[in-house]
Amino acid sequence: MGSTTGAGAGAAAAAGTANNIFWHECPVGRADRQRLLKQKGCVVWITGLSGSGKSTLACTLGRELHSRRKLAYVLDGDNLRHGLNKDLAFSAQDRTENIRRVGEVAKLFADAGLICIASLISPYRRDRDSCRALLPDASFIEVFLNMPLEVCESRDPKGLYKLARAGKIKGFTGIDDPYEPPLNCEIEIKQEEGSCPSPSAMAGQVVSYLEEKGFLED
Ligand SMILES: Nc1ncnc2c1ncn2[C@@H]1O[C@H](COP(=O)(O)OS(=O)(=O)O)[C@@H](OP(=O)(O)O)[C@H]1O
Ligand SMILES: Nc1ncnc2c1ncn2[C@@H]1O[C@H](COP(=O)(O)OP(=O)(O)O)[C@@H](O)[C@H]1O
Repeated sequence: MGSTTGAGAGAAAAAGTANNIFWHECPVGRADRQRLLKQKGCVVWITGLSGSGKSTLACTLGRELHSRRKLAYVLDGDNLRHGLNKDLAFSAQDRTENIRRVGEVAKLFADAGLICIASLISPYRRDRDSCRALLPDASFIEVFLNMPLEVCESRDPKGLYKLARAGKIKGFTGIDDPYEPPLNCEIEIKQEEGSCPSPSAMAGQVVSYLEEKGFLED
């Protein structure tokens, strides 16, 4: 069994199958990169049903941070399934592996000093909690886009709910596959008096949190 030290090494040692691997520490660390960027690396993890507005929030937030000269990067579930995760479908096992991989990538981005915005349905609480456990010092910020299924289904921009209702897609989240809402999220975005906040209001809610917690300064 190889010995490991340093950030993230414990998880690799616990989960890995390879022997004789060693953690190599580099002289420039997370704190140095954060000072350079004048921000703190973190993961903003947006979870919610298909059509709840995850990608819209991710992009609006990314643009807002960019306009404030903060370095952010969006990891969108749909997009990653075109590359890194193209071998995965939507079984419970594949979704778990999808979230695990994105959690690991998000952790690297945060370690690089970036504000990493991950937007995935991520329907299982345990998988999201595993990602949270990868990140240090409260730097995993879970954002629950709590839109009712009826709202998401009425939007249906890709026509997927229609196909799911017609039985042409099996195992569609919210229809015949589960979604487990967070119990301990940092931010919840929901309807106020029957209407959804605008994209910029949703992003504003997240920016206020990041400001308040000091992520937008070094
Ligand atoms: N069966 C099933 N269930 C849910 N979603 C489905 C399914 N099949 C395809 N799609 C499309 O895949 C997008 C979700 O990908 P994710 O990687 O975010 O899903 S997951 O986190 O692994 O559950 C999702 O994108 P969003 O609508 O942006 O959420 C859908 O476009
Ligand atoms: N805050 C909002 N108010 C009104 N419509 C929205 C809002 N956010 C997203 N939408 C619309 O809802 C649909 C689904 O949004 P999207 O961001 O693609 O959701 P998801 O990524 O969760 O599937 C899109 O047509 C989008 O324009």
